[in-house]
Amino acid sequence: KNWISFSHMSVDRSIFPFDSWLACEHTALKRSQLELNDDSSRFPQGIYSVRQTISRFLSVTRGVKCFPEQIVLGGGTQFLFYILRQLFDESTLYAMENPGYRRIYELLKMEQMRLKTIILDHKGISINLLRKTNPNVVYVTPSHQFPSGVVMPISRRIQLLNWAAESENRYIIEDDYDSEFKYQTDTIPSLQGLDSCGRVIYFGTFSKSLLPGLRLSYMILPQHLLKKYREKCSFIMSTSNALGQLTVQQFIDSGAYRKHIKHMKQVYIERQKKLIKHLKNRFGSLMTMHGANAGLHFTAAFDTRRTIDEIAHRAKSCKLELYNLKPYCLDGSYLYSKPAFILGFANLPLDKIDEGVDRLYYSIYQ
Ligand SMILES: Cc1ncc(COP(=O)(O)O)c(/C=N/[C@@H](CCC(=O)O)COc2ccccc2)c1O
Repeated sequence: KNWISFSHMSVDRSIFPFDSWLACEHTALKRSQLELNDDSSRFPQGIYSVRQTISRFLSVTRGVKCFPEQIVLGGGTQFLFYILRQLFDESTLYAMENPGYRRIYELLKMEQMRLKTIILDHKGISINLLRKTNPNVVYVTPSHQFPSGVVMPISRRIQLLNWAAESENRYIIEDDYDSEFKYQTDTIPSLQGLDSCGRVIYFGTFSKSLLPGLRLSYMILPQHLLKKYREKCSFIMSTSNALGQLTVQQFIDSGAYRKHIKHMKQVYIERQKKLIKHLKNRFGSLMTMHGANAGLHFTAAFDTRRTIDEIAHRAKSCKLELYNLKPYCLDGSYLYSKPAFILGFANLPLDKIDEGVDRLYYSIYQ
């Protein structure tokens, strides 16, 4: 039998519009000889017209307010974060959500940066613990907290912005990952759009909405950090290739991007609904779910005497690709009272949901 995947780390390529992507790439190749013939040394932040398109679409979709000059394109969130880190001195204290995005945590640890983690409450990062920790830079994922799935309500966003505005050397990194897919709730405006003191550094990526292999991400610097970036880092050449940038620009400007997101939302909402229905039928009160209001995954904890490792082993033996929350508990201590898993449905076709839930039941209870 074939593998069935609950992975949160993939999109369903079968619904990616390769034909219109190819047409956009063809147009980009034909139209942009100049940019393609340059090693990007003249535009380390990425091609200007591409940044214009991105700043326009972010203002419509996320209420982000920025000039193209403030955008830096790069080959992945981690790389952009690495550049940003150069703008702060060694004494900077960083704080991250726990559970949280391990790839940024590891980057800060590797560079021996001062780093604290802060646990969540039902509205996202805990404001009380944030005040106690008193960091200079706090990294948050408000749209759909990674990996717990909590959607940060407007009230907590305002509290966060007020905290940042209270003192000079405080910044919020808003990683707006997974912001394209909202279900029950309406789109909540970005922290960046609500920020009036230039304290929010906005991160975004095309990994989820287009293709992870594209490696095209962006960060938006407040004016004074842009100035520092230009003094210190603009010798570093762009790590995102011109053809990828120009194709994305064409894909957005032609309207294909908006159409694709709409189509993905329809497909994913239908899958999520069917998956949740089958899970509830099968597991009932043995299962507690969180974070299903948005994104391409949610989490589920199960009442069972089996350990996470036993469940992981059994899942593998019945060819079920299943990730648990242990690797995202950043300080090593498991934060949950029961075995908890990430249930992604981006790569889970409707006709595999039934069998997928059966294999999950086998892994945990049979
Ligand atoms: C919080 C957060 N922020 C940003 C990113 C994206 O980084 P970028 O691709 O470098 O721009 C991820 C990717 N998270 C990774 C999963 C988490 C993990 O690493 O274990 C990859 O996630 C997906 C990629 C494509 C399709 C669906 C999911 C992030 O989890």
